[in-house]
Amino acid sequence: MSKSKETPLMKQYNSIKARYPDALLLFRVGDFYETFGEDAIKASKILGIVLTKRANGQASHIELAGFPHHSLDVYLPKLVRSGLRVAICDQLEDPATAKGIVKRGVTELVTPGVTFNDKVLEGKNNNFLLSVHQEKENYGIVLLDVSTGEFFMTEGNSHKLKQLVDNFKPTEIIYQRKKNLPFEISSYSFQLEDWAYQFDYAYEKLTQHFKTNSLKGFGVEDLRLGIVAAGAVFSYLVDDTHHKLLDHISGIQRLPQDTFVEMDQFTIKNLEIIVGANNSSVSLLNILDQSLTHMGGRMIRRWLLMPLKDIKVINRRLSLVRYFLNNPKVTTSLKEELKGISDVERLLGKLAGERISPKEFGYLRDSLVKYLNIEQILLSEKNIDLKSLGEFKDTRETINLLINQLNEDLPVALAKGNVIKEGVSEELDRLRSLKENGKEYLENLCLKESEKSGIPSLKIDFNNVFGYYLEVRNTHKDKVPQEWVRKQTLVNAERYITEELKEYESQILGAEEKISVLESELYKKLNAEVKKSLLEIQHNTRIIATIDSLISFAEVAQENYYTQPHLDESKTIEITEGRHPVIEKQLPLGEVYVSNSVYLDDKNQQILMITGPNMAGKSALLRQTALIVLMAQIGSFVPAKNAKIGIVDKIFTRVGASDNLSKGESTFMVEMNETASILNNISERSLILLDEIGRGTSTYDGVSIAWAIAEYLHEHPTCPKTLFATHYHELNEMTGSFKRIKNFNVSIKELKDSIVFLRKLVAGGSEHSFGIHVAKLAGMPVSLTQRAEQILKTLENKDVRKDLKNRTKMLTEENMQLSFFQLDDPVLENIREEILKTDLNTLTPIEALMKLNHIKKMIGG
Ligand SMILES: Nc1ncnc2c1ncn2[C@@H]1O[C@H](COP(=O)(O)OP(=O)(O)OP(=O)(O)O)[C@@H](O)[C@H]1O
Repeated sequence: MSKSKETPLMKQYNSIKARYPDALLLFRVGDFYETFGEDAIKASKILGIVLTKRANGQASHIELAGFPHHSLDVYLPKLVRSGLRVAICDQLEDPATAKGIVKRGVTELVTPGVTFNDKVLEGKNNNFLLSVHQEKENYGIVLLDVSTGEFFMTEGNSHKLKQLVDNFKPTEIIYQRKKNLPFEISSYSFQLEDWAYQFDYAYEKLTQHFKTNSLKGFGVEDLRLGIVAAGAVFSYLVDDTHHKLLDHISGIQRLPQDTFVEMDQFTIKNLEIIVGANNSSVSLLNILDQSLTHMGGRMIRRWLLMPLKDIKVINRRLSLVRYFLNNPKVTTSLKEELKGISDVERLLGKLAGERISPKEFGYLRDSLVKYLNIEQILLSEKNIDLKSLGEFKDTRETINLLINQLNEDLPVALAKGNVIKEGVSEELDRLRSLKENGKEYLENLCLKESEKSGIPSLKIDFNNVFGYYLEVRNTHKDKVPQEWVRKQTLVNAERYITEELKEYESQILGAEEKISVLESELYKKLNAEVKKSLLEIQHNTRIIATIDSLISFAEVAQENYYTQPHLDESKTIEITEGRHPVIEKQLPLGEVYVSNSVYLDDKNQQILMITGPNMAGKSALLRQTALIVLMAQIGSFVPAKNAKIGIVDKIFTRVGASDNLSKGESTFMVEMNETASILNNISERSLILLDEIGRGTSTYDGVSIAWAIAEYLHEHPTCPKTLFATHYHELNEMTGSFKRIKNFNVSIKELKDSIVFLRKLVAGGSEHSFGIHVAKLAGMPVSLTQRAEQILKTLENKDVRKDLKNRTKMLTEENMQLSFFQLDDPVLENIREEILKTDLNTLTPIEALMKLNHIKKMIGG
């Protein structure tokens, strides 16, 4: 298609689209946003809107799909959520006055990581954009939530980068073109040109933005790579996505390498901190978050991902939780206020970008009034603990401005009018009264004309075509005075205008237009005024979010009988009667969670070797220990009678490969890889949970590896505290030679034909696994479990390790003698083959059960 055949509109479209090849372009035409070509095909699929074709010049056609401009809020989130960048191209001049084709340009580029849209954002979750800058093995990393203005910077190796990506789950990652990330990511990503990654450029961009001479005040001056990554973010926001008004990004917080407890993705998943098993919502976050504001919700989530190591800071939080628990009256009145607070952080983002709607401005005003009330409540309490919250900054002037200038009830759109209060501007008041009185005048004029002309049913009305008019029903047509000008004839009536009518009309309409112009000017001015207090409001908002989070902890503690943990610098963890905070809430009615005590230190009891039958509660015990430590280190009370926690700096958990098989991700290799990464990173304050490590391979391999790992941890100079759950009773032998390994088991009571789970952790090893018993519970056929018992007896008969060959031989002979099978010859032959080809040296108990099940199927069972 030659360019000359393009219509002028399509020519304009193509030139704009050429600048945004990676984005879906929403092209404003009149009252519609249109998409063309490939974009239209995509949009129609995602949005379920009709795809049509329109002429594109003389010879060709192009696909077209569009929606009314006022539905942008409905459709935009759907496009962004489906992982698209969306460029919004608006009309930059009034079509009514434009000469030739209307000027158009992209006013905003919305991407998964750069959006202010409430429908794309999740209230209690940050929406992070992550920017990376790599030099050799080092990475500068920044995380920015552009909707709230939170901005974090750090540096580290690829391990650190992976950890941040895993923990904060950014919705978008940006990095330099021609470079690769060191691992696969599932987030949306975008690559920027090389020039955006220069230190001097970045430094200047940042100091310009923060209006400072240096970055020293933020404590990030030495993070050269981090600064480059941050510069790239600003370049992306300002130049690529057209977000120039970013005053709400008011500072950078350094994410120090070693301030927070290190937890990898597997640990966060395995401990079900944010998301429950099988993606259910019952997670630790779910239990702990009873916050009343979105800011509080986001804070608790962040705290959970970044537990503290500084006892002073933890104790400050704990004292406040205790205060809120002990002062229910104060807490109740604070909660009353918190309930009415909107998402101020995000409202400030909109205020900075001058995109806050009148209704939202009203929410900001009402929230700030609540801030004042909260400040008053706290001031009237002379408690020393409350001091640690910090002092509120004075924003009274701004609040008064909002109260005095904005009407009580506010519309969603400024164009609807009635936003600015009476008394703010004399001119506005004058125009409003003209508009109101003018209307009254017209009503009177209608009455006067009716009397004068003797037309009783004379009506005055308005339409967009010819403005105000008088309407006369046909029966009175003959009474119409000569000077009236007829404008329209309807079936039953005629419409007229008069000179006087037109004169007042122009005054009224003029007033309306002037009102709207003046009101937007005043609104803009108000926006600019309030923006001056942005930093103060942000400061106060952090206090509010902290109060909300800690009250939430107090409420949860009260509801679930949690106690205040004691933290110290020792290397001992002593939990008395601890419980699992999530499982205890999910037990069937009538069942009570059995509490357990755990003691670990680096001198005498470093590794607990925990055995016990399947389903006894080993995993629950391991996880509850880590969760109690984690809760304590975020400043929450804990589900235990008493907890003394020597600060932990890393929590590692690994679960034997077969536990993950259903997710299709786990091989023995993965299990070993992950365990290796633990062993290479341990510290003297690490807490390690190993749940059936080694079971992804044959019994002998498994026992040997598990044994070697336990031995390695025991001999390691850091003596990391470890809970080791295993089915291999052989490991109970270790305690003889390794003095800091202690045997425990989760007890059961054996009845004649069954067992009862007591769920109590007791000292000593356990005898056997009861796997067959669990198979019975699971409803395996009786003949199968009977046979499994027989096999087990044979295998256990003597020391298997010494003459295994004989045992298996015995087993196969035994099997062939089974008279009760009464098989046809070919079936018998197949079974014989099946058994003979089985290598019992590598068969795990579960595989043995599966094999039996298979054999049972062969005989039609
Ligand atoms: N202390 C407890 N009090 C009450 N119920 C418990 C307790 N511990 C565990 N349970 C219940 O028992 C179930 C099984 O526990 P868990 O998964 O910890 O067993 P396990 O010993 O690790 O089993 P397996 O070896 O098969 O993985 C849990 O889902 C929970 O419902």
